[in-house]
Amino acid sequence: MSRHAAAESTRPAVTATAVRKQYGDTVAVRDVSLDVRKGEVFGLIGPNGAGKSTLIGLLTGTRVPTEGSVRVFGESPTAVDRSRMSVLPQEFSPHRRLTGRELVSYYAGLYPDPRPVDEVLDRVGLDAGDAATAYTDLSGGQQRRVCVGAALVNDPELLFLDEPTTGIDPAGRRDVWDLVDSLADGGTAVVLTTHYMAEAEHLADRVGLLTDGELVRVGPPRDLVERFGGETRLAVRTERPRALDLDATPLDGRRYGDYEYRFFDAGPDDLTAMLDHLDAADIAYEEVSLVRPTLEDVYLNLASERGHGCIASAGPAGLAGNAEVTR
Ligand SMILES: Nc1ncnc2c1ncn2[C@@H]1O[C@H](COP(=O)(O)OP(=O)(O)OP(=O)(O)O)[C@@H](O)[C@H]1O
Repeated sequence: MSRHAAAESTRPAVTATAVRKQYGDTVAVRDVSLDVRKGEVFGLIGPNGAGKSTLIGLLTGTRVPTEGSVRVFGESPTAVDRSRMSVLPQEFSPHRRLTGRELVSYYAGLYPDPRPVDEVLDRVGLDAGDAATAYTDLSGGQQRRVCVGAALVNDPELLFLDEPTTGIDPAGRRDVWDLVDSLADGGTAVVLTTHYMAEAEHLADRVGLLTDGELVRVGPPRDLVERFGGETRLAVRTERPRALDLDATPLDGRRYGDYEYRFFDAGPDDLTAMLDHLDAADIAYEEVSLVRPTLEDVYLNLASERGHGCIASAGPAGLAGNAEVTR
């Protein structure tokens, strides 16, 4: 059975029903309902201040909902056996003079039947040297790996990771992805927050987009991209500034900066037509590519709809895409 099928066939590890959290006049989470099943990775994404950490707090029992209810394995989150659940908070600052190994051992000592410390260190990619180094002398990425290790040591059935890969280099991030994948394959339910859309797209079986405390989109990343990502675009980067006359191109488009142009709702025929046009007009280009929408487009479209202008105006993503032609 696939991981997704397994996730669908079991009862939820965590359920939120119409949960609301208010701090004074600020509504941080409004009427959120969701469930996450065994073996499922649920990715929470949204702008800063959208309410992701507050929602994690509500799901784990460190915050009390103003309205609504949360159940973890059918119980109140505070009543659940702590061996079954683990949380890596966004701000987690363990004792800085202890080594990675000592810290993971310390957390192992809190549980009756922890994972072997060496196995945990190995799984988070800390070698013997790193494990013997004081936490304060590790790099930010290595520190985060120690923290992920501490969160895994009780072999939880339900794992919350609040921005697990922030500060980790791209190779280290891949290691954490592999780890999360293997945990979910083994049946762990994982809820994670991230600002990396590629991370959500890679890891999550379902993604929830939170904005202004509201869960406005939920679904498998591919479905969300198909429904809300917009059209495939043709992207052109010219060698010289403002080299394209948009009135003369075979498609309607826009210029971004001096070198980049985007043409919307484009297909392979348009790519050919554009290449012909560039050659006929003798316009030198660095790149012409068809760019399929990604989860980032879903996010940016939503942010722009909701008036989070600073995010939406971050400009076009890079030209990397499919059907790329470079010269
Ligand atoms: N303890 C608190 N008291 C008052 N307001 C709070 C408290 N915690 C969070 N808030 C407010 O609730 C809203 C949601 O904050 P939250 O930290 O949950 O967002 P987030 O999506 O996790 O943000 P980020 O991506 O920046 O971590 C924000 O407006 C924040 O200022």
